[in-house]
Amino acid sequence: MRVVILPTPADAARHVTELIAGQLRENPRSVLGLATGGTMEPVYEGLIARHRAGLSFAEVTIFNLDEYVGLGPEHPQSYSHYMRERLFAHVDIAEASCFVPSGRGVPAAAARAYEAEIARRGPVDLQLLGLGENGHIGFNEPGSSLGSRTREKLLSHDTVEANRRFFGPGEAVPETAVTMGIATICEARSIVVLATGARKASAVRAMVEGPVTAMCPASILQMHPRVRVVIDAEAAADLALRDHYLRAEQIQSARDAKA
Ligand SMILES: N[C@@H]1[C@@H](O)[C@H](O)[C@@H](COP(=O)(O)O)O[C@@H]1O
Repeated sequence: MRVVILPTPADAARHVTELIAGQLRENPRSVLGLATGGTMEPVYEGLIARHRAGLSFAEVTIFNLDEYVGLGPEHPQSYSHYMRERLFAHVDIAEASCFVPSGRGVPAAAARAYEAEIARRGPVDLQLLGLGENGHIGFNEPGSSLGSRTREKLLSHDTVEANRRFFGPGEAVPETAVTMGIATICEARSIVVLATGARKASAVRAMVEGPVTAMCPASILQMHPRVRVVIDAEAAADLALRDHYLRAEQIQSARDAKA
């Protein structure tokens, strides 16, 4: 794992934007895996700005991690809607190359279809991940099988409660989601995790330095050969080896600059 600690959330988001832009410059036909959540919003703003400056998405394929069961793409809280509003509608990507699991219909069928689509067009070159406060990736909540494929998952009580504020009074909050599985995610050639703010500090520590355990699904990333964890100072606060990562990064970025 390469752990990159930057001063502010804006610095961390900019770093991730650059990594994605670099991936697209290197291979304009890249397959990207993308994520939702508040943490990702500045990344997508950055990518739109890069697009306006000439970065093309015309040949890119995108697979998103997850979708709430029961919400169609027109629902303002669906992840399909999120991606359209925050990225797809603002860049030159072909609609037929943007994949988000379907929240409509039979979840098991949606999950199977999604796995088949990834198998057909993948593997994912660069997978972007956020981190849940409980260590989830996608909607693989604690207790998820580390060998799981795309499937319907029950959201944890805390996740459902945290989401309630986004829904109208009396409106049902989704209790399940179709999410890429942990094994599916780990088939990406490279993975970038972005986590910022003090709320994420303990999940960051469990992901980077804790045991590999289903209690912190993100900890499986310790087994992947190409993972970069990009965090701000607050999210890094609980790391035991924080100073070591800072030193390693200084050396590595000096080497990168020379290369
Ligand atoms: N399914 C998504 C995750 O993919 C995301 O990482 C997480 C963190 O969201 P935020 O960035 O808003 O903290 O939110 C949801 O649970």
